[in-house]
This record gives sequence, C-alpha cells and structure tokens, in this order.
Amino acid sequence: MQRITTRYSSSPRHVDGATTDELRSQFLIESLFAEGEFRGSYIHDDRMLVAGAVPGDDDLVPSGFEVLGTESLLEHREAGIINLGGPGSVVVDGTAHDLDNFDTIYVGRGSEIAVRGKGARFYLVSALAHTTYPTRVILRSEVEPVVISDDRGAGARRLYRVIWGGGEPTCQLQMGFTVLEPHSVWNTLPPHLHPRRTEVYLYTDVPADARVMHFMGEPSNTRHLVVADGEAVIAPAWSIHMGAGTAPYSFVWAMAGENTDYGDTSGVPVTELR
Ligand SMILES: O=C[C@H](O)[C@@H](O)CC(=O)C(=O)O
Repeated sequence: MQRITTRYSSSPRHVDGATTDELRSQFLIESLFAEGEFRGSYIHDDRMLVAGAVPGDDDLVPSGFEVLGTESLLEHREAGIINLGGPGSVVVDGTAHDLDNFDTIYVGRGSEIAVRGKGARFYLVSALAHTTYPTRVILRSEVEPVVISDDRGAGARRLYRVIWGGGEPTCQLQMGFTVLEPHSVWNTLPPHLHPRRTEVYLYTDVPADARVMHFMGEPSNTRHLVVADGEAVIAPAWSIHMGAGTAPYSFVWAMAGENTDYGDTSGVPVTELR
C-alpha cells in the first residue's frame, strides 16, 4: 500500500446507500502495522494523521509523508505515540524514551522522531499545532483510570485519559485508551457526538478470531463496520462511535478539533438510535 493514504472529508449523506466496501474505504483504516514500515492515513477531517510505526532490527524513521508538504513530520504538528506492543523506545531529537505496553509519549511541534525496538508496535496520532509544548512520557502506571461500572455487566471499562488537556498542555490533540473489563463488550455506552471534534478509534488486543462491531453514523441513521485487531475507524463530528466485541478488547481513542474540553460532547440516549 501507499505509505500515507488520504481520507477526504465526508458528509452524513455519504452513508446513504453506501455499500459495505464503500463504507469501509471511507471510514475504516486497515493495514496500519507492518514491521519496518511507517504506514498511515492523512485524514482531512481536522487534518488528523494516524500511523503505525513498527521497528525491525534498525531504527525506523518516519518517511513517505510527502502529502504533508513539509520537510519533517512534525514541522507544524504535535503527536501522541503509544506503544501497543513489547518494550521499545521513541527517539526524540536524539534522546531515547523507553515505552512499555500502553505507555505514551507526547511530542511537541518541531521535533524529529524515530522508533526503536523489535517487538514494539507504535501507534501515532498527530494534529496541527500552533505552538510547541514540552515533550513528555506518560506511563500507563501513572494514569488513574476513570472506572465506568455497569451493573448489568455489558459495558464496564476503564478509561485512561493520557493527553487530554486536563493536566499538561496540548494544542488540540487528545488521546487515551479504554480497556474493557472481563465479560463486558460495549464501549462508549451511552454513545455521543463531538460536534466540534473528529475522533479516531484504533482497536487493539482483539483476538485473531474475534471482531468488534463498530457502530457509526448519525444517531438517526446508523451503520456498522466489522473491525479486526489493529484497525482504526474515523468518526467525523456527525458520527456516533460505539462498539461491541465478540471477545475482550481495548482501543485507543484520539481527537482533534476546536477545543480540548474533554466533556464537550453531545450524549445520545440509546433509545433514540435508529
Ligand atoms: O469522548 C470520549 C471518547 O469517545 C472515548 O474516551 C470514550 C470511551 O473511551 C468510552 O466511553 O469507552
């Protein structure tokens, strides 16, 4: 595949009459992770860039981002990079930062990056940045999760807010991950919209023989996508984003847009979905 593909913006009408393949090619991002490669999608909604970076024996330096028209990946951008694999490191301007599973680094605008460590699997999300905020590592063990319980047992999960504007600064990128509790299947219940942001979900730790049924679309006009491990779904501002897995799973969520107010959402009762 081309290393950075382009995803143009879409309208809510885009889903009307769309075939399964049309829906998938517009909203699902497959094949992000391949050893020795930097692969991703340049999403015109809020100019988000998502990519997989999987080091082999050598350091992997991002390339193939000519679509941005910049000399370096983060010339005008900030990024969050989370490790979804074994131990590895992200090298920022020559300094290596070690990241274990679900550890994240925020990299401020203007830095040069590389990833290191065979067995690591990095997922990068980037948004345009108006200034340079300090690069910092956020270890999974340092993040106090929001515990969402569900007495009926279907949607209990832990939500880890990692880059979210509630602590250290970020220009517009917000990022974190959510882990389903055993025997729970539903994420993002009840669903919501972010009228002022775009969100991307990257499903991870999905067993090879399992899938997540991800629901999208306007609340009154929903569709579903069948999503495998390591695949991402784009949720434009008009789309709900929720899913149920056939086995335990986690997902990385990331947003960019008008503000960094995590609570700036419009909830939708499930009883109103169509
Ligand atoms: O606005 C928030 C994002 O959609 C996610 O943080 C929601 C989520 O992880 C969940 O409820 O499971």
